[in-house]
Amino acid sequence: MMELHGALNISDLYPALGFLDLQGLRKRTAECVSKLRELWDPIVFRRRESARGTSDFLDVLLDSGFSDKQISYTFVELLAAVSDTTSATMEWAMSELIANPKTLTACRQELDDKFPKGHTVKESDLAQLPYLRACVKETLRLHPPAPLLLPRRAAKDCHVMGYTVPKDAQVLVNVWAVARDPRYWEEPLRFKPERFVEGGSESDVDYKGNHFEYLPFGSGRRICSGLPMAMRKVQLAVATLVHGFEWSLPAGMVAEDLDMDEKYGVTLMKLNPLVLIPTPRD
Ligand code: HEM
Repeated sequence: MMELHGALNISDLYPALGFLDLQGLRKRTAECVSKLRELWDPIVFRRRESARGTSDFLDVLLDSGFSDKQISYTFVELLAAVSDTTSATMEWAMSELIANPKTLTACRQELDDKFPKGHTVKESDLAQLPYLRACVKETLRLHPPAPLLLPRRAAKDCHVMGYTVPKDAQVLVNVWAVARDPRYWEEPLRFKPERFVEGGSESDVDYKGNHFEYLPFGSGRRICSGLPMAMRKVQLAVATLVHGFEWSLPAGMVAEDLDMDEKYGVTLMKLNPLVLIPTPRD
């Protein structure tokens, strides 16, 4: 479904042809959505029928009066928003750590200094891991999973930096390019988590939409509503992978062979998936 969302769509260039669905994108997306709905519609239906206390997100939606259809489409949205963004960030983070062995060592050292081997890293441990958090931040700078955010539409004619943006024009914000702009970043193409730790050149820059040179989650009213959960999930996963395992590349490969090529699409995925061999550390 994400590939269909990101496909080059002729109707974006010639909106008048949109109703023809020339590439069959709308039809194929509808097929994906109906397959997804087959998965969770019965669960929603059963939950509505059963007695329940408010305990999870579905209960909250049901108790708040949402219809089955509204709930189902909310889940489609959420699945699209959650899955590729978080998995792409984890894959890019591990790729950067493997490509930068000294950074991986420093990240692991921080974990080893705080926790014994065999310790299962918990969410509450993350506060003690500033370097690991900086590694995830730096990953999101170089590889923002939504490089053009979500499209905006100009509500009225406006003038920005000498350009006229006509009313109703679709506007894309290239946060990928901004986060690599040498006017705002020292050594912009280097994976350098140190920039984000205390005393680093960009230690005061955060991802909450206030620093326009760094907007991996967007900004303003439509900023990613899953931001706190996304950061916790990704940090926890990377911490667990780094603390629990030694990682090696498949036979014959060295860190320098690892490519950082990107694949065109709505989510910024690696062109060639990362393949690593884990060895448990204890
Ligand atoms: C590293 C992981 C993630 C990244 C980088 C990310 C990034 C983004 C970005 C850039 C947007 C568009 C914001 C804009 O255009 O200003 C967005 C929207 C959204 N995200 Fe995330 N996201 C991530 C994970 C998640 C998760 C885990 C959830 C849900 C739990 C989520 C839920 C949403 C929703 C619902 C929207 C639409 C918000 C709206 O239009 O009002 N995201 N996300």
